[in-house]
Amino acid sequence: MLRRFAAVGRRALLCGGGEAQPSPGKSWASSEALWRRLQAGGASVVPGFLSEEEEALLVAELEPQLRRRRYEEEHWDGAIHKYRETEKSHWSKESHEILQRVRDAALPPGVPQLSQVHVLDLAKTGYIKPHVDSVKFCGCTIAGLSLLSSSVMRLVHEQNPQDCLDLLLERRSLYILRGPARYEYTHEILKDEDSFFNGRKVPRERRISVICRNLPLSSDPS
Ligand SMILES: O=C(O)CCC(=O)C(=O)O
Ligand SMILES: [Fe+2]
Ligand SMILES: [Mn+2]
Repeated sequence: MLRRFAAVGRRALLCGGGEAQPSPGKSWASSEALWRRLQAGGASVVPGFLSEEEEALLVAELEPQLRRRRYEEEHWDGAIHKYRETEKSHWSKESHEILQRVRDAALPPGVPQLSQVHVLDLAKTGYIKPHVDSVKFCGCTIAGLSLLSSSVMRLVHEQNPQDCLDLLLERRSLYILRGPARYEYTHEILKDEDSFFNGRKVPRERRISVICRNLPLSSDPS
C-alpha cells in the first residue's frame, strides 16, 4: 500500500497568506522567524535544485507509467484528491544520478532509506489535505522534488495551529522536511484557488512530485 500517513481531519487555520511579508524576493517562507526555527531543525527548500533538462528527463521517464493510470478522486485515507501515484525502484542511469543527488543532499548519512521512490501526480485540480506522514512507514526525513508546477506547501503545528507558515515550492525545487517540520507540523499542498504566496497567485498546474524518504527507526518519536 502506498499511503504512509495519518490524515488530520481539521482544516488548517488560514495562515501566512498576504499578511506576514518576508523581505522581498529573499525568502521561500511566509514567516521568517518560524522558518528559521524549522530550518535549524533540518527543514529546507532549495529552489532550482533541478535544471530544466533534468526535469524533462524525469518527466519523460515517468509519463508512460503514469499515463496508464487514471486520476483518482480521493485516496482511501481522504488526504489526497485528484491524483495518481506509483512507487518506482528502477530508474534510468541518468535519473538514478539525479535521485542520488537528492539522497546525498537531503537524507542524513547512515540512516536506512526507502529504496522505492514515491511518485505523486496531482491534477491541476488536485490537492493534499493536512497530514503528518506516518511514523510507521516513514523515518526522519521527507525529500521532495516538484516537477511541472510550482505550489504552496502549508505547515501547521498540530498542537498550536496559529503556529503556521507557507512555503513556496517552485517548479524544480527540492524541499526537505525533517525535525519539527516533519513530526510536529502537518503539511499540505494548497488547491489552485487557495494557491497564494505573500498575496501573489501561484498558479497550480498539473504537478508531479518525486519523493525520497528514510525508513523509520525504532528510536523515531511516535
Ligand atoms: O507531493 C508532495 O510533495 C507531498 C506528498 C505528501 O505529502 C505525501 O505523499 O505524503
Ligand atoms: Fe504525506
Ligand atoms: Mn508528505
